[in-house]
Amino acid sequence: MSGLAIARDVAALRGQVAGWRRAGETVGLVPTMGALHEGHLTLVRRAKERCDRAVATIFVNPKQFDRKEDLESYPRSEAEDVRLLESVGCDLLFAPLDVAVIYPPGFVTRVSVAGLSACLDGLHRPGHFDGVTTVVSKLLLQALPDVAFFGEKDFQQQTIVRRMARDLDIPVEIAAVPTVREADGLAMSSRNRLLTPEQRALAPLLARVLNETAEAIAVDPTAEAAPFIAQARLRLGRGGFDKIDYVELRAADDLGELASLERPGRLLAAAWLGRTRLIDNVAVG
Ligand SMILES: Nc1ncnc2c1ncn2[C@@H]1O[C@H](COP(=O)(O)OP(=O)(O)OP(=O)(O)O)[C@@H](O)[C@H]1O
Ligand SMILES: CC(C)(CO)[C@@H](O)C(=O)[O-]
Ligand code: BAL
Repeated sequence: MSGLAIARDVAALRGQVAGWRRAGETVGLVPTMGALHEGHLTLVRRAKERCDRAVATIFVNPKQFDRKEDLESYPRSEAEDVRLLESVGCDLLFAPLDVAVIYPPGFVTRVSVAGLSACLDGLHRPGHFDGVTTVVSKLLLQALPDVAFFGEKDFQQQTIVRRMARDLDIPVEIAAVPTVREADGLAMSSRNRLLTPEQRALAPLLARVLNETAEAIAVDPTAEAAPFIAQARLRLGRGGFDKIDYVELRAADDLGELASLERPGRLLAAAWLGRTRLIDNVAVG
């Protein structure tokens, strides 16, 4: 028998989580946009390890899509998602059936984290992170879990969400989970299923180039990184990537933030195979 309950509105989500917390149980939240894979399931498993209850959310958030085509082609597979969540012991799924559950008529508020949202992915997907922080602040306040889990595959996202929770005094710990990869190194992502077989065969080059570039930079952290990055862009282009949005080295300071270019920490990239945009990042040093 399945232990997975499904909440379709905010009152049902709040009621269930508040009941658990009143009974002294801790709650972990895993926000997603569905089309679940092993990366998401790892987040749910972490939530179950750290907390008494795991709650997943599935909401394809229109506010974070800068391109209509990307929103329309975003994979959706709720029945299969429910089966996968049951298989890892998730306790509750919050999956609104209508966008108006999250954004009722008249909704005008925007949550925006300055600076961090304007670089890297934010530069190439205008408004994207404002959409993410607006919906994540709502989800955190709706569920009020003890811990919320985010994947390092979206490194900039988890950094921004942590800053937001801190700045707004949202009493939720933001936990990062390392990137889960396919056997050939490709970071798992819902968008991978949009790749043609030819593109799928090329895709692992992104992780390979990032890893090799990070190793080369780490050999001498005082050396100029620009030539290594130029070489990485060249390899991706020659390897079949159609467009490279960025390959950038950023510092990961002790807050895990993308603070400056001065100190190596994280190498991040976004590149296109046809109409599909892939992102990835690796630690340096
Ligand atoms: N390979 C992965 N390893 C660890 N966490 C992941 C991985 N893929 C996604 N996540 C995390 O799962 C959560 C939900 O992500 P999301 O639903 O956007 O899936 P996704 O696979 O990142 O899809 P896409 O990038 O195509 O939108 C985010 O916190 C994200 O960082
Ligand atoms: C955190 C999130 C669920 C907000 O819509 C989304 O950006 C995602 O899936 O990474
Ligand atoms: N995984 C981050 C959500 C997005 O690409 O819109």
